[in-house]
Amino acid sequence: MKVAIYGYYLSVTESILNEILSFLQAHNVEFVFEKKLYDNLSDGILLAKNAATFSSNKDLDKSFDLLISIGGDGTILRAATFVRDSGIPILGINAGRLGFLATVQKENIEKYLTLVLAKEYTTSSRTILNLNLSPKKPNLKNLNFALNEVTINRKDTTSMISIETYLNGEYLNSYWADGLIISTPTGSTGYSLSCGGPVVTPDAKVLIITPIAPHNLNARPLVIPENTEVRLKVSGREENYLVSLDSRINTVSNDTILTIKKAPFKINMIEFKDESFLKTIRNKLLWGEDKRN
Ligand SMILES: NC(=O)c1ccc[n+]([C@@H]2O[C@H](COP(=O)([O-])OP(=O)(O)OC[C@H]3O[C@@H](n4cnc5c(N)ncnc54)[C@H](O)[C@@H]3O)[C@@H](O)[C@H]2O)c1
Ligand SMILES: Nc1ncnc2c1ncn2[C@@H]1O[C@H](COP(=O)(O)OP(=O)(O)OP(=O)(O)O)[C@@H](O)[C@H]1O
Repeated sequence: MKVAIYGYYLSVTESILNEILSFLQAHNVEFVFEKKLYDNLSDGILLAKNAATFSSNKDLDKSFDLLISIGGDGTILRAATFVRDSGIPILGINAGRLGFLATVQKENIEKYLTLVLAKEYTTSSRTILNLNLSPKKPNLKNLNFALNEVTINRKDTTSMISIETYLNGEYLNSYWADGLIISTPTGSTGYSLSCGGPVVTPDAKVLIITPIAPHNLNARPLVIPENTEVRLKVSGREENYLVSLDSRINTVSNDTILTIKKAPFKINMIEFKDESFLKTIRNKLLWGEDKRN
């Protein structure tokens, strides 16, 4: 078995890295580090010495069985940019706070890595969004996809923006708002949820359009089929606005047309029988905290 290892915040990653590496080495699993992480590791991580490294998605070929992401949800979103359309499943080990997407808690590393070696897991294929800009923006070319959501936000102003929205070419609405979120089912429990969007199970074949603080009082989150093409045109007092893909932000000018569509690939997340999505909602969104349950 061959495993790619990724972490973004060094101290968070190192707090559990020795335990993970000891397990992998004891079971003869080959591990390869993301290069920036590897270069910054402290001397205390002895097992990492002389390990191989990868620098981009191009280095992760079919010989890899999985990528271990060490951190919280933000780290998984970054990990997705290494995996891209390779199909290599991501195992999230939560050394952060909420870790909604990171199924393995740091207290249970050995238990779940044992299940991984025994192949006692399933993969949950997550819908991904693609963003196209017209006119094109060269620095977006390689990272024009999102696992959680594409978000439009006002920039350098307190004024609202107007977001003219078309679904499969048909006019829907012009949202007068701080912004607009086009979310995948995975992203439904992220930013969209905070703006009143519905929670959607990861396997649902839908996208969600959620306005951010709309001043149209009757504008509500809208659930649409996942194969809908969403086209947006933004106007406002400033010449530019922000577009984010998960945690990656870009400045875009008002004359740009944005087209958001389901990507032709999915990202696979490793899941275990006893750490299901429904259990995660109860535990991490605290649905299970109702005293009457
Ligand atoms: N007001 C908000 O709720 C808000 C604002 C901006 C971004 N976000 C979310 O943060 C993500 C970027 O992450 P970051 O680490 O750079 O930002 P961050 O540091 O602000 O953390 C965002 C929080 O959202 C949680 N989160 C992220 N994705 C989630 C998901 N799919 N389900 C449940 N919880 C999730 C994380 O655990 C974290 O606690 C965005 O994709 C967006 O979904 C939320
Ligand atoms: N700038 C930072 N420097 C050092 N550590 C950080 C920084 N930002 C976050 N961390 C730590 O790293 C952990 C994981 O961060 P990450 O971005 O992966 O997750 P997150 O999106 O904050 O979500 P979660 O709520 O799941 O932790 C955080 O919980 C925090 O302890």
